Amino acid sequence: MPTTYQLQDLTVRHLGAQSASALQAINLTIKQGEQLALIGPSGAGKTTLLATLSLSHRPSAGSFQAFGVDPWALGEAARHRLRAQLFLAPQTPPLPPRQRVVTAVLAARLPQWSVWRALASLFKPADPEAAWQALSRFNLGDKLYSRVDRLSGGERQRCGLARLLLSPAQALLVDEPLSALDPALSELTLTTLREEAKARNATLICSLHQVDLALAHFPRIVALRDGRVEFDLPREQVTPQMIAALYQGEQPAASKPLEDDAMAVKLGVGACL
Ligand SMILES: Nc1ncnc2c1ncn2[C@@H]1O[C@H](COP(=O)(O)OP(=O)(O)OP(=O)(O)O)[C@@H](O)[C@H]1O
Repeated sequence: MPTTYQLQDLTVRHLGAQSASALQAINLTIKQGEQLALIGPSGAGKTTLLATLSLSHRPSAGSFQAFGVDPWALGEAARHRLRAQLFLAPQTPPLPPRQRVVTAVLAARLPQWSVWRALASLFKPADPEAAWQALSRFNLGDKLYSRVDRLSGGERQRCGLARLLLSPAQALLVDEPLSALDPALSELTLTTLREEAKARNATLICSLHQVDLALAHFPRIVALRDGRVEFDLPREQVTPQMIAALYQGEQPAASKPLEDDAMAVKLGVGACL
């Protein structure tokens, strides 16, 4: 199976950051078609890792390959072409406020279109049926012609994910897609993302704060803490103790550490850590 990402001793610093590196000595090999969840407490480095994988951040040290090449050794034009293979869905999608949903979703196809087709689509959407189908998979088909700035937070999030469905990317990078969604929509969203990745044999990497959903949906769990990989395991090998240690010190002061049984129940019934 070809490799989508190969990271060796990867270190990433944010420009101007006073504190330690956001990611330190990360080693990861991710094969094409793999589906994995990134978990870890706030500030662990999940967003930084996804941004690095989408070529938005340049690593400070270590080795980084995407689809078998070092993107940062390529020229600007070649790196731009490589970016078309990657799609990062940020937690808050940057959608132009006055745009219609249909136009915002179809923008995912811009890299494939000529300048003239792209301009024409601003005035008359080129393929509204495709946009509607993508939105419908996230229960949002009725918002096709709504203005983006009239959407709720959760609707905006799903609009950003509908964009992902229309992009031709082979690596789908999704940052906390459930932060504004209710439990039923969270299930639908993860199921849709996984089905889409499977159908096109794309690699799916999704950061999640909902540990129970991460374990229920993803076969591989990569846990980050303080910018380092705490563990990288098949979900069957992730224990309640590992989860408790990962989030130790992150829970409200009043809550006591969970006993094993209580943690197992908590993970089983769908609560969030
Ligand atoms: N633009 C930035 N400039 C400087 N430091 C940053 C920047 N963005 C993030 N950081 C720092 O990098 C570290 C990792 O942040 P990151 O956003 O990747 O964590 P995260 O795991 O995604 O957190 P969360 O779950 O809260 O979204 C944190 O210490 C954070 O303060």
